[in-house]
Amino acid sequence: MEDRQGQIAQVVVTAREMREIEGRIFAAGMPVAALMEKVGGLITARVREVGGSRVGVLVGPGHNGGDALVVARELHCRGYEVWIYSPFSRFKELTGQHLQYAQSLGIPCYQEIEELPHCDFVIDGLFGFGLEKPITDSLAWAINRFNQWEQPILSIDIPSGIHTDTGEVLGAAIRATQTFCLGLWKLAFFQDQALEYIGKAELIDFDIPGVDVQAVLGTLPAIKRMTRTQALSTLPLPRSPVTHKYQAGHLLLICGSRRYAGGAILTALGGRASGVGMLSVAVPESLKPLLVSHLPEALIIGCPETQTGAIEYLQLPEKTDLSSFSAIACGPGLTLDATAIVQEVMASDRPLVLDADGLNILAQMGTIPTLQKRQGATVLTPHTGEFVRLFPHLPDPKQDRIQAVQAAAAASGAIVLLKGARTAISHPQGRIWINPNSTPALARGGSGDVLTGLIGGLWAQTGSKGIPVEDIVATGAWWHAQAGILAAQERTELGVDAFTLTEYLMKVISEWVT
Ligand SMILES: NC(=O)C1=CN([C@@H]2O[C@H](COP(=O)(O)OP(=O)(O)OC[C@H]3O[C@@H](n4cnc5c(N)ncnc54)[C@H](O)[C@@H]3O)[C@@H](O)[C@H]2O)[C@@H](O)CC1
Ligand SMILES: [K+]
Repeated sequence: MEDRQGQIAQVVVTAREMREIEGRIFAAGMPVAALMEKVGGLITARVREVGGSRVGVLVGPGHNGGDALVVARELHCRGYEVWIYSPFSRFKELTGQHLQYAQSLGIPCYQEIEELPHCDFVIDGLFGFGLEKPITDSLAWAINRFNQWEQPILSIDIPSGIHTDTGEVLGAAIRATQTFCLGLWKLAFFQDQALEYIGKAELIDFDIPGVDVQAVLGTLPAIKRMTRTQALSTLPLPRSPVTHKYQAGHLLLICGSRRYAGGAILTALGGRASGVGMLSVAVPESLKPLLVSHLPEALIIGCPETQTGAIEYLQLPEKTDLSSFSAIACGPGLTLDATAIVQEVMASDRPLVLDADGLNILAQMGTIPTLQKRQGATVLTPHTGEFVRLFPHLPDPKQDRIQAVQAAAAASGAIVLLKGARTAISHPQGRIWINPNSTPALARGGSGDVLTGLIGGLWAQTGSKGIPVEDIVATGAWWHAQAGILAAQERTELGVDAFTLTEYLMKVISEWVT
C-alpha cells in the first residue's frame, strides 16, 4: 500500500498520457459511469470537510462537468442547498444524464451568473483536461466574475481554463482556492504560471492500476515529482561506522569577491550543512579572515585578486590540484571579472556545479560549445534570467518551464536545474525531477548561494556511489525547500533570510531522520 502510494506520488502526466491511461482502464471493462461515480464520491467526501452548506456548482459540457454533477447530487442528498450554473446547451451523454437527474431532484440550474444565490463556496467543474481551445466571450466574462467573488472556489481536477500541460491561461481561468487533482498529478501543477490559479493542491487517488500507468509511461517515467522517500534514499545517511573524512567527499567552493563577500559565506555554509567530509573554499585573499571566522573547520584558500577584488586565478595549496576534489561548485559572488577561474574549472574533469556569475561568465564564453568540450559532468543552476542569458535560442521558460529545462539539458549535455516556485531539474536525456513544495520565503537574496553549496556538498559525498547526478541535485533542491518551509512555519515568510536558512537545513533533516 505504502509502495503504491509512494509510486503514485511521484508520477506526473500530460493530458495525452492521462487520456491514454484512462482509455486502458475503460478498455479493460471499467464502466465510465462507475468511475465517475467513484471519483465524485471521493471529491464529495473532501468537500464535506470544507464546511458551509450553500454551494454553487459550475458545470461544463464534458466529464469534468459530470464529476461536478455527481458531487452536486451527493451534497443535495446530504442536506446542502445546491445551485448549478451551466451556460451550455449541449453536454456529453453521461453529463447530460446527470444534469437531467439533478434537475429532477429539484436542484435549480441557471444559465446566468446573476441568478445564482449567495453561496458559502463554489465547486468548479467547467473544464478538466479536455479543454482544447481558449475560453472566450460570455464564459470568459463569467469566469472573471467568479474570480472576483470572496467565496472559496474548489476546482475539480484542474482550475477551468488552465492548460493541463503548460499551465497557461487559455483565455480565462478560474482562480481556485483549492484544486483536487484526480488520479495522477498533471504537469500544470508544477508550472509556475499556474500556481496562483491552482491554490492548495491535493491529489485524489482513485486507484488507477500501476500496470496501466507503467504501460503508458514506461518503467522509467520521464517526469517525476520529488518525494521525501526519494530524497531520504539519496542522502548519504547512515554513514558507514568506519568511514574517514576523505571518504565523505572533498568539496571545493570557488566564490566571492570584495564586492560580494557574503555570497561566499552563504555558499560555504550551504556546503557545510551538507555534511561533506572536507570543505575547501577559494576566495580572494582579502576575504580569508572573514571566511575563517565563519567556518573554522573549512580550509580557506586565499587567492590573488584583480584590481576590482575578484579572484584572479586559483592558488591551491601545495600538492593539490583540481583533481584532489570530489566536486567543485563555482560562481556565487565572483563578479564578471573572474573569467579565468571559470575557464580553469571548465577545463578540469571534476564534477562541477556552476551558479550565478559562474553562469553569466559561461554565457559569455558560449554555453553550448563550451559545455560540449567538457570532460566531467556539469550542473547548471540558473534562475529564469540566467537561463535566458545561457540559452538565448531556446524556448522561453516563462511559457513552459518543463519543456525549456528539458531542451536546455539536451542541447548542453549538462544537468540543468531551473529555479522557481517549482524548481525543475533535467538530465540531458530528458529525465526530469520536479520539486513539488516550496515557499515564497525563499525568494530572497542569498538563498541560491546556499543551494549551490548544498548541492556541491551532496555531490562530493555521493557522486562516487553510482547515484544519478540528477537525483543528487533534486535531493539538494528538496532539502533546501523543506528547510525554507520549516523556517517559514516557525518564523513567518519574512523570517527566512539566507543565513537563517542554513541553520534550518540541519534542523529539518534531523526531524526526518529521527
Ligand atoms: N481521466 C480519468 O480517468 C477520469 C476523468 N474524469 C473527468 O473527466 C475530465 C475530462 O473529461 P472530458 O474529456 O470530457 O473533458 P472536459 O470535461 O475537460 O471538457 C471537454 C468538453 O469541453 C468542450 N470544450 C473544450 N474546450 C472548450 C472551450 N474553450 N469552450 C467551450 N467548450 C470547450 C469540449 O468540446 C468537450 O465537450 C477530467 O478532467 C475529470 O474531471 C473523471 O470523470 C473520472 C476519471
Ligand atoms: K475544473
